[in-house]
Amino acid sequence: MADQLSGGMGNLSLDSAPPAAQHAGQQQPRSYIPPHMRSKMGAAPNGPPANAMNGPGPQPGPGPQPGPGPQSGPVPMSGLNNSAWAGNNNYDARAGGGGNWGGYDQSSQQGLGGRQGGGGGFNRNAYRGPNAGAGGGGAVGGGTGRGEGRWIEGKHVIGAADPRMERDLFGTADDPSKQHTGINFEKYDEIPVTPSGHDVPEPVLTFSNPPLDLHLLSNIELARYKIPTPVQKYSIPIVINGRDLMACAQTGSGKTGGFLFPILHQSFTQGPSPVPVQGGGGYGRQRKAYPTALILAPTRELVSQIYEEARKFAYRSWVRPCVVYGGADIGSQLRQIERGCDLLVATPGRLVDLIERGRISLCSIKYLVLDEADRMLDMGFEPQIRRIVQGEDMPPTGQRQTLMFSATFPRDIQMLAQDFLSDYVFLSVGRVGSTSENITQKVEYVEDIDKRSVLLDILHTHAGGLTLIFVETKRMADSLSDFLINQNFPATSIHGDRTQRERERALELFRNGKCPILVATAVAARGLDIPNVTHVINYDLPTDVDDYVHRIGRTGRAGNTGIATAFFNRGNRGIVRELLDLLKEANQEVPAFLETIARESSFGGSRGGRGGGGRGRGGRGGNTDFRKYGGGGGGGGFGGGGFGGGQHGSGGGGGGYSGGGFGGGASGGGFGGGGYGGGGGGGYGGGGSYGNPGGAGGQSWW
Ligand SMILES: Nc1ncnc2c1ncn2[C@@H]1O[C@H](COP(=O)(O)OP(=O)(O)OP(=O)(O)O)[C@@H](O)[C@H]1O
Repeated sequence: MADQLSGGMGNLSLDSAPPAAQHAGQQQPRSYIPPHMRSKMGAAPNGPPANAMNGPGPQPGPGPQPGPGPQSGPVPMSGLNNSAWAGNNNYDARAGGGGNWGGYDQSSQQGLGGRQGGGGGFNRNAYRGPNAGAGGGGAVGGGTGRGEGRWIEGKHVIGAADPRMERDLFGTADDPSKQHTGINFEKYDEIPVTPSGHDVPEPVLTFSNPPLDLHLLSNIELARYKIPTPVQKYSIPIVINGRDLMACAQTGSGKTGGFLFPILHQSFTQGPSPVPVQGGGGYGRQRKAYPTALILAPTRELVSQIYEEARKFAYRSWVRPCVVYGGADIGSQLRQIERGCDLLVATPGRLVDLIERGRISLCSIKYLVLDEADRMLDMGFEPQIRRIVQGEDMPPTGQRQTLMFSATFPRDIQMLAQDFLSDYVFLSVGRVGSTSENITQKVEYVEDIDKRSVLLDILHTHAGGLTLIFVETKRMADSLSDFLINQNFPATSIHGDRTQRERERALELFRNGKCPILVATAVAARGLDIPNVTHVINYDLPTDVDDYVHRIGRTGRAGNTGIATAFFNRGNRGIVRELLDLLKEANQEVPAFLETIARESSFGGSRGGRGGGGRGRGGRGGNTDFRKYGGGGGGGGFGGGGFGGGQHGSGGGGGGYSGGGFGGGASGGGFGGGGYGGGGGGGYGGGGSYGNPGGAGGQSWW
């Protein structure tokens, strides 16, 4: 089965865009190799990495500063010259064929290193299964690439340092391609943390030994992290103590470390899981991989990012991180898996594909992470998640640890999540679904017809940094980026109909500042950690306020500040009440028109859609663990209308969600009578198009 996220790949033919407006990412002077694939694509064993072959060498380049880079001839630059973008000389979105991205310098990208050290190239016999013992080499780093350790006879043998890999992974102290903590980083500590569940372990206050493994601490130090963020302070002891976890913390507040640190700590101290005997023993080439940790996330870009983070913190250890996602060559992913796959980061569709091919077994999984868990359990992904977690050979709850992370956790999803968790701690950092006060939120009243001109005004007065513009549809992403390019703004776009290569290229050009305006659908809404995104514009507001929370969270990360501007008009009144609550909660200015429209809506003007009352799906009920409040009733939301109809196409004739729904008592949860998912036709999901990149064979909307 192809990865769901690859749905629509290639649909964006060049004919569908006006010739003058071909997207930045579509023009590829050189073939782009994602950072994590580069080392594996080295030309020859013992040879230099692929990207060192044509250039001056593998040193990280000058980074994302707009440099003077080669220009490809004069083009009218009115948009640029009249605006604060004028200094961005590297941009030349439309110059003729080949080589247009002159200044683009692959060597400035991250992650050159990979595992090329030592042996280099692909070695069919290199995969040392967890039982391989000392057979492969013995001494530190022996027999493996530098930067890789081993687990030998019950001991963690740390690999030799690899300065080049180290620089690629961790950057230099002032490296602009890496996220640096901002002035408000310490303020995270002021956010109230509410853990619930029995016997919650005390938080750790520092990165120290004990409890953390010394080698992990040395990698954390290389990453220049000084103190744990609140979610990390709690998640570390919770996971180390063997508990399951559902953690809700604001965007950009370090949830990735929140699951990687304790998992890697445990792995470094306990070693790999044993591999079943029929699994091939572990000597020589092993075609089937038995990862110990599985991290699932919704988009290709996000899994790539998590993988890069995992590489940092697993540096020189025995743990081999791996990444698989759709839309990319499966052959190279298979080869990567053969080289070792202890911590697997995956999108669900590609993982299912690899399981079906018999190349991955989940029987050794000790840790299952759902990042962006509410998304992963939303109607689009849920069937695949169920298949992976319950329909294959993964150990059941109680025999594995399950960790769920997100900035938003609607109550219905919390209830659904019960199926995958056992005796878990619920952790809320701030209110569930709240936004960071590091983001200054502005809402402007803009009619649809005026949006383009207001956008141009904003871009003309923009003062540096990267601007991310969200729209609702792929078509709109294309047409708006075409429009901006025609106005000579350095824009590109990312959405589900662009090929993976185009998506990666667009993101890279945005990241390195060569295309500092990115028009995106919701595919870029979650998880992406791009330094220096100073402005997020919701050109089209989403219909779900949780989506708004994730989108604006692309700025104001790691204690940095940012601005989020939303274009609002009466067409958005479906989320007016929730938006209002959100702004007030985050101490933001509330424009008078929003109050007025909210009042109008409460007199029956709402368009229906999701859940009518309450917040999001069934009301989020504040900073809450739903177990405290029981199911049903209470917080408004479920029942009475709920999901039916709505523009996301959920539910069919059967009348949507609710329908007897969640009843369950305070601790039991449970889904009551009819309700959820209801096979035959009613209820939630039912092949509708919401959210699922592909759904049950459908097309994604993002
Ligand atoms: N303890 C720490 N000290 C300094 N920086 C940190 C720390 N933990 C994480 N960061 C940095 O903060 C940034 C945001 O972290 P991360 O991407 O994990 O956020 P998140 O909570 O998962 O966000 P989202 O909800 O958008 O997925 C990253 O650049 C990361 O390197």
